[in-house]
Amino acid sequence: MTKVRDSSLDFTEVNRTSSKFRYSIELLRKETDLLNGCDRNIAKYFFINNVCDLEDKSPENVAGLIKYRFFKKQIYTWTGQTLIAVQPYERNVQKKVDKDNDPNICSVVSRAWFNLSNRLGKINQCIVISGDSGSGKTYSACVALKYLGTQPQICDLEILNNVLYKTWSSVSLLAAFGNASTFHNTNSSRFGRLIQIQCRNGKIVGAFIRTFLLERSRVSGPNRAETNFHIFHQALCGVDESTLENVYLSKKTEYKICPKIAHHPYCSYSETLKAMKFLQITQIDDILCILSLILNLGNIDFAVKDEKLIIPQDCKQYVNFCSKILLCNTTSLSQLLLKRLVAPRLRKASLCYTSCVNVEECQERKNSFMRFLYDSLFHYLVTTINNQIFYEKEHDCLGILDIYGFESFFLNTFEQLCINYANERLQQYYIQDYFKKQMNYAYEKYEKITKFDLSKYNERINLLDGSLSVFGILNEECLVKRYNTDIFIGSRLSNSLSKNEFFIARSDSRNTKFSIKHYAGTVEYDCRSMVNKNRDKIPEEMILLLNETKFEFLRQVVSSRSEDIQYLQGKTLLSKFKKSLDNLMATLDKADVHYVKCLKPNQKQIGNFFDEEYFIKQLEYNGIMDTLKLEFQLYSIVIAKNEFSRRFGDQILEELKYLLKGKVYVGKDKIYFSENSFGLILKYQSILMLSCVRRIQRYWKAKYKKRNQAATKIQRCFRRSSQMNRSKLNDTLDSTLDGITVIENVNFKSEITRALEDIEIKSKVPSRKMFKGDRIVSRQRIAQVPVRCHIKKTCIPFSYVLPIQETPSGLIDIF
Ligand SMILES: Nc1ncnc2c1ncn2[C@@H]1O[C@H](COP(=O)(O)OP(=O)(O)OP(=O)(O)O)[C@@H](O)[C@H]1O
Repeated sequence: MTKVRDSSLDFTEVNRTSSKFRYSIELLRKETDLLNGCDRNIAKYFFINNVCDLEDKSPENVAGLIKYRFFKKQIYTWTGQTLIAVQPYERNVQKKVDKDNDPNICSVVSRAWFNLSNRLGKINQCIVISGDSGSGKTYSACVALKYLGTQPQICDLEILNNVLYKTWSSVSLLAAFGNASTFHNTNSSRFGRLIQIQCRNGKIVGAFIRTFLLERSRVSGPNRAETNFHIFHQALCGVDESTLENVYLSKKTEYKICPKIAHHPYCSYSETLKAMKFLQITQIDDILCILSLILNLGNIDFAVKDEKLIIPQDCKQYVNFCSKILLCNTTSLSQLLLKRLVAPRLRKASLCYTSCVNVEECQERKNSFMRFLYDSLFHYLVTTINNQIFYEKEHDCLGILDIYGFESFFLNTFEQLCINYANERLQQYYIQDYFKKQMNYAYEKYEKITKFDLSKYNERINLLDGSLSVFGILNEECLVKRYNTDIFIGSRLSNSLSKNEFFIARSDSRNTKFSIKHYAGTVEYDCRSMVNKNRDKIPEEMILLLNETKFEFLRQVVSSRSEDIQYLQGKTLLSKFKKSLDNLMATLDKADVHYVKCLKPNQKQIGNFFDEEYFIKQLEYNGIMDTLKLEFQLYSIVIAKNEFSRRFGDQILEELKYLLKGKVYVGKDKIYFSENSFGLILKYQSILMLSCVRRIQRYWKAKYKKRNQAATKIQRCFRRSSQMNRSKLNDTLDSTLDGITVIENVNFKSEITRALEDIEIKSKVPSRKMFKGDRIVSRQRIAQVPVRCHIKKTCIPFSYVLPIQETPSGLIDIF
């Protein structure tokens, strides 16, 4: 045992934990120096990069290992096959990957790609990146994408230029249009995204981006201390004044939906412009016009004068700007904002308008118009990107899912309800996935089973989207079209759901707030405007205006969504959102899922600080402690038995019995492998195949060589035959045919001797044409002389066999 003087480390622990302890003393000292301020009893964490290798798997010890690695600037750690990524709050941390199986995003991508190209497991593979807002999900997704581009064996230059570079550019373009600054993250994604990389024969052929529910309510004004989508700030800061003037904007004007902030960290308009140009989006001025339309609409207010709803004088200029952009007259735009269409489904000739009820209704109509415009623009951009990177046909896919993280703010409204619901569904999927694996193991009689509870996850989802649920009540209030106040909604929710253990009702009956105990903590929601936001209805007269506008690009943008509009009108936002998440879950069901859990080291968002208590809370609510019980028992590769014997044969497991001992589990229908053991099988198979190929090649080469040699020698003999006497020829034959006498059961020497006898006889009969060039092309049967052989440059198969039938005139060959 190694003894180290002057060290406070407990080396007995080191030796017990890891038998591989071969670290030099100097290196050990260096390691300990790195751990300033850490627990000194960390020796047990040396060499460990997988939580499952810890003897003590208590939350404290798991957090201890991750903390140890965090201070060593190793932000990634395995938990079985799940990767934990800790947000470093620093730049340039752990870029290098040392070994293949080092915990890293790249290892997860490699594993997924390996399964995809070797057709292991399900048809598709998906990397699900989850975690709280600001924990580094989008960053990890970008690392995964970039890694794919650095692998020349799966991505050639053309694909790199036409697909992957464009997909990367799309990330920064969509970040400009879909990200905003929030309390938790200055670059928070306000939409969910699934990037599907299409694969054929182990190579990338295309990609497709699916987006989920953009938080479009942000367009009509962000919450306090937050910003609107980056693109508004970028346009107002980055575009020059004269271009802005052309689209009716000005840097000096205060835009209500986009309050000025001293320093915006994501204000690089030039980056967005570059991405647009690369993605061949050339209508930059038109896009600016739509942004201007939204910004100017945001500045229009409403008031009541002489019991009539009006647009105040100081807002008239914004109406003017908007009508110029829409290429319609000011009066019809004002009418559109102040009056609503009655019986909209009737023909245009009988359109009848009535004044809105109050200022709030006008505001709501205007907001829904702005949201619709922005949402359409966002989807237009996504469609344009997809048109460029999509490979037409159906293909196996590697998906990378980056969805907005769990959020809890001071004021949480409809959007946070949707975002947290999406995270709740993903968390449920994660646990359910493990549950399914466990059930599968139980069926396969895999004995080391640990039970964990799934019911609480299902109950929470039921509270949100079940038959009697928050979504159910909010949807009902949209559909019954009765007058409802926020207080009424609040009390309805409280009365109906207070018995649910995950719902906390407010005792005050005039309160609009309620709380839900989510998997990641309790969040208090305010039901203000929830019904209106859920209704998500764009007035039909507004769609009419947009469909008929002379602003062609806008018409194009809106028409690209016309199918969606027809399908979605009348459906509430929550039901649409639920549907899109159901579709996402169905997509995940078709794939083998690889999980990356992004966690934060502290809530203060500062580097070099690890709050253990907060971290343990995250480990628990993310389900990592629950699934850890099963993770260390899991085999990463599962193949059906018949598929395995089809691909590898039945003997391979027997042949590698000693090498695979304890690393493979053969169940009833399936065989379970660890990554290493499967690698061993692949290696063995390729060596086996190579040796078989060599043997076959060797056999054929030898066979052809002998045939060629024989044929050449026979011909040589024949050419000389006319000049040689018989005895000399026999000697030559003896020497030349030595060693190649038997090929395909033909005794060449005797055959040739017989043939020569024939020729000798033949030479005595009147001569016939026997040779053409260097070969015998034909011969005619001579009476009583049996045909013994036909000889060409190469041996004629079965030429030594006599014909079964003989015609009276003998056999005639072609001359
Ligand atoms: N490993 C890392 N190294 C360096 N910077 C990182 C790393 N992970 C995250 N960051 C930075 O942290 C910030 C937040 O990360 P990111 O936007 O990826 O979080 P997110 O989980 O996607 O948040 P949201 O759910 O709000 O969209 C970004 O500025 C990102 O550059």
